[in-house]
Amino acid sequence: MTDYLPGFGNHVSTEAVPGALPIGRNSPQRPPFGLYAEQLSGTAFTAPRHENRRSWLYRMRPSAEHPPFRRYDGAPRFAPGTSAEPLAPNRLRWDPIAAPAPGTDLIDGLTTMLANRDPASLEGVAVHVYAANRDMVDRVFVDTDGELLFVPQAGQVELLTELGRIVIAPGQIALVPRGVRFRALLPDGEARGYVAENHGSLFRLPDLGPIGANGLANPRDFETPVAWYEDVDRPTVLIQKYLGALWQTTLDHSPLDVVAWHGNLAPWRYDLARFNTINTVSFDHPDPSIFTVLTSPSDVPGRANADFVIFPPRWMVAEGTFRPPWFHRNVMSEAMGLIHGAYDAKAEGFAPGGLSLHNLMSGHGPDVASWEKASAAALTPHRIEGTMAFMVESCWPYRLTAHARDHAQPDYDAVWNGFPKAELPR
Ligand SMILES: O=C(O)Cc1cc(O)ccc1O
Ligand SMILES: [Fe+2]
Repeated sequence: MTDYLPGFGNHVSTEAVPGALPIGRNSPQRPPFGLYAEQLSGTAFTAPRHENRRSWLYRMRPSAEHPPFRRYDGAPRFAPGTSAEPLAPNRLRWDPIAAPAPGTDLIDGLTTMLANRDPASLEGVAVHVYAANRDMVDRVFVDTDGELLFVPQAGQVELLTELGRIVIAPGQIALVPRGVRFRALLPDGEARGYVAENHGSLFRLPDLGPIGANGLANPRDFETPVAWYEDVDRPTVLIQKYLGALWQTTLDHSPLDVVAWHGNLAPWRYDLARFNTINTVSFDHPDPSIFTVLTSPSDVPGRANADFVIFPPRWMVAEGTFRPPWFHRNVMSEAMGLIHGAYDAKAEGFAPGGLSLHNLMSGHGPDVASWEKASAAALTPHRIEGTMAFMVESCWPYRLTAHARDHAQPDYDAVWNGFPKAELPR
């Protein structure tokens, strides 16, 4: 059983052992039970109060106590860096990755597909996919390059984190903040999905503007786990992603030993079915920003370092309108995944677990089959059912890893072949 506290970015106080959480100060001379107080900062100390995120952890041993790190050479397709070759301005799409070898845990089962910026610049986002079939046992992972947004596509994932336990199934998402250590269990024996790794400013809920005080992802639907710890004195391998490379060290204990914590930097989960989808009730197809679940702003107002956007089940009622996504060229770069069902702009070839990339200014939109169908459709109210696609849209053009470069579908461009030419009056 796991317990959760509702709300996004709330100041939480939680203890797994009564009396473990100091009252009235963060760093008492001697914390209860000989616990060690540690501050985990997600923003600069001096960030404005409304953006400031940090938590105080009360743990059985200080994180500072660890042997030196050396390179980790497992996870062959995780964080290999992107190809230095010039990137052709092609639209790209990928099928789901192949089944993992037996004994592959979630970390070794990660394949980095797309990334932009250098994590050391504290900007950009990477898109990974995973396919795994083994629990992490005596192995713990920490990403110091960014927060991790998990988007399961098949199979549940249980994240045992320093700040509590989270279980997610396809249709739910979870976030693990930068620097929070965790191990992943696979309650169904195997799992597949996506991970967006955000190197930039922390994901937050978007401003709602004229929508008002409610709508889209509502804060109370985010769930933060209560404190939980494991008291394990066995060698535990700690794998760390740091400045784009993987490192490892071996501790003589599990670092998931935080008995109590308080603060507003914490993991959470969210059920995408709770998303309050807003769209036109008159005409035209609104920009997909109307579907933003989370945004990581860049330094330029309105231009996201990364937006996490979903395409959920919804009613389509627009009158006199071509209802699917329009043809467009975008200064933002669009990476898309599919959790289940079919996406309304692509008749075939975009499979659940697959990925597509429509980078900076590349012309895209409905494929010929989707365009033909939607151009002829009766415009009665129609419900798009049984589907959940998502987009990680970034102002920084994505670059490909060697794996992504070598495994793209061979002829994606052909989905836009054969549009009839417009006939002008003579
Ligand atoms: O390209 C895509 O499929 C994503 C997308 C969806 C939409 O409804 C409008 C614009 C857009 O980029
Ligand atoms: Fe698009």
